[in-house]
Amino acid sequence: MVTSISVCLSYYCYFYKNKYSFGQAKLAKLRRELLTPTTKGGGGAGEGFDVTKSGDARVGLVGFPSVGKSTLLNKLTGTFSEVASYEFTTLTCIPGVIMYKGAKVQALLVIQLLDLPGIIEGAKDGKGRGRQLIKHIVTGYFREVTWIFFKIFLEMAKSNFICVAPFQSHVISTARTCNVILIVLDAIKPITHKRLIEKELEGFGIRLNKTPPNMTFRRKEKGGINFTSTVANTHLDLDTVKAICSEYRIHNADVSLRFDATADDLIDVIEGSRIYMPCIYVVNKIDQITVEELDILDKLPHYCPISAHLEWNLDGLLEMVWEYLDLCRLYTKPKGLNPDYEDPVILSSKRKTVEDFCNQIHKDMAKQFKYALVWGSSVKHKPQRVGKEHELEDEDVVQIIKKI
Ligand SMILES: Nc1nc2c(ncn2[C@@H]2O[C@H](COP(=O)(O)OP(=O)(O)OP(=O)(O)O)[C@@H](O)[C@H]2O)c(=O)[nH]1
Ligand SMILES: [K+]
Ligand SMILES: [Mg+2]
Repeated sequence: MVTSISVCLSYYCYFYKNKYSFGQAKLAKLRRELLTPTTKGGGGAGEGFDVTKSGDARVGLVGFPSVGKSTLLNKLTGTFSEVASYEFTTLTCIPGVIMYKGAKVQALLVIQLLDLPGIIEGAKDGKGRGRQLIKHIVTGYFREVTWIFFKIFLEMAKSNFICVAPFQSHVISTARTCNVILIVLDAIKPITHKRLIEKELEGFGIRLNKTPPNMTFRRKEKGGINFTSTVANTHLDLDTVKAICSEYRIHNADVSLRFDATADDLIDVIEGSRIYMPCIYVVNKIDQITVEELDILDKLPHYCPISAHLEWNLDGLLEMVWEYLDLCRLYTKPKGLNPDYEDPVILSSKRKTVEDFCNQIHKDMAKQFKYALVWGSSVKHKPQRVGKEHELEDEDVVQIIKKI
């Protein structure tokens, strides 16, 4: 009791001492603990949230109930996920496969966000799937229940009652395995939904359409906190940096910035395990809005207006997904034969070297590697002899010459 009061007091004092949001740092910490898988784990594969990763890349659909996620998934992949006008039709993670330009892209309905007051309201009146959903949350809840969950629940309750179904770490783990996130929005619903979803994903360490902060953070044995910057800083000064570090019990470190970083950027770097993910805002049901409204949407960066039901602009969406996935198709060419254009080797990593190509084909390929011959945009000559470090480009043709 006494300890809890003193903890409260010290937090209280802390809140007043520091410029950056206390709640944010605390929530970040709690959520990091949530991301660390528990040994027991909740819900087996039977529940439909642990979907095995397959194909060359993974796209995750995220959105509020009834924005048309299942309709979109069905149209893009030809799978069947029930579509209905009531909210929370889909309660599990449904996978499908998009075949596009020779690549197999797994599309997943990963997260559905819950608007708790809405559900409770609905359940009370026996509407939609409110009752089942609450049962779903409650069973999941007791399976993995720890103090952390309670604390997160309370933090979330304060922030608009938005949380992720069904409150389990593997749902978020799944979201973190995606190569691209599609945030599905309803054109006639408030734009605040977009911000709520972004906040939710950000809270779980997922950074959308961002590059990792250009700064270095190095812990050391002694010497205190050393803060340097190559640019003018409007957000951070030595005192703020020290305060944030002490929150993580770090008293000796070199922090050097190469851009105007915020407190959040520093927290991201200290915490690590952030995932930087491309994201497309898919605005569905554009059949319900005016041409003028559509014109505005069309100009916003990372937006893709569609009508899943009427199949409007699904090609445009696929093209955009392809671009954001940034995949590389490489055609193998066996000696003396034509390149195999039917079945490309697909690389999805940031770096796409000849070595990555070898590893993708066979685990021992890199060991037997002597040199490679490459035709395509990454080289000047046709073919050009290259080593393992050579960076390949989309649609290159590669022939591996092995050591004898
Ligand atoms: N007008 C219009 N309605 C659509 C469109 N796409 C989907 N809908 C309708 O929106 C409702 C919800 O669609 P679902 O695909 O079930 O939505 P969901 O996001 O999967 O919903 P939950 O699984 O309940 O979270 C259904 O009645 C669909 O027919 C569209 O492009 N235009
Ligand atoms: K629905
Ligand atoms: Mg659905």
